[in-house]
Amino acid sequence: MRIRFTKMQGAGNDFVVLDETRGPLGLTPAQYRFIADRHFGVGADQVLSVRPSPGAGIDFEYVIHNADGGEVEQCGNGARCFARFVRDKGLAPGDTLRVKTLSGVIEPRLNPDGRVTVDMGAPVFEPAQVPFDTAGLSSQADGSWHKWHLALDTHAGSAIISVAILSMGNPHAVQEVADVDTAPVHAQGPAIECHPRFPKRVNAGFMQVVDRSQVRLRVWERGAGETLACGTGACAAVVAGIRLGRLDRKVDVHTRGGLLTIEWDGQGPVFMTGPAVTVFEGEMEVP
Ligand SMILES: N[C@@H](CCC[C@H](N)C(=O)O)C(=O)O
Repeated sequence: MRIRFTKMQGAGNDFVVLDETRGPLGLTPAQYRFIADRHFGVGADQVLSVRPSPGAGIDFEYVIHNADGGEVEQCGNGARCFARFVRDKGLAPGDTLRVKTLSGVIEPRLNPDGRVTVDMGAPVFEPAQVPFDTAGLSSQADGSWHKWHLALDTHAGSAIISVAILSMGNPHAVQEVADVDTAPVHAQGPAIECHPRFPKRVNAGFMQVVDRSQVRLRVWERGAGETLACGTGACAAVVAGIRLGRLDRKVDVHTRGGLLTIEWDGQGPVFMTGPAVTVFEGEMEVP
């Protein structure tokens, strides 16, 4: 099958975007994996599909596949690229959108400076909804919240880590580290991602608090490995930092691929602002 695609990136988290507004391409998980492959395909952390409105009051449906071919609920950096894509292709008339994802409706808005702000919805803390199995697990109170103690077996040995667990539509485990440059992202990331306490696996964040309005962040993403930035990971880290009493309500998140600004008032939706850039367009043969 021959398909047209657009390559995009948001803070270095990169995407292949497919226009399926005139009909589904009907790709299989193996074909998503092929497209995302950096040697045989185009290369991407996620493949994003733009589908027509599924109902009244919704502009589009946004479907997300990780590089491993699995469909997932949410992708923050992708949401900004999605908004830029539908605007640049003339598919959307205005600057604000309502977009259906697997985990609910999000609302991206194009700003005059070219960045995109997304209302990502409210975080979810109920462990069963993350989903996260807490049976018999110990936790430690911290700020107005608590962290869970997780036992990990990694190729570098075993460890007990303390993590804040929440969902931004997709599951996140966030731990605080002294220095993201030396954090054990590749040693612990795969073990956290596939920890048996997370039946749908999890995204693993490593956050260094610089001060009350700035953090540095690396994320080992479920189904993609370490990416240069993770939008939902940035939202999850800031929400965790606010609930643990370390951060103010507006925080600059410095990732390896760029800057994301996250705002949360402590109870409502989380707002994420950052870049969304088209890199190139092309056509490829997908076996
Ligand atoms: N890069 C994304 C998150 C993509 C999905 C994630 N890997 C998952 O499996 O939940 C972002 O910017 O949020």
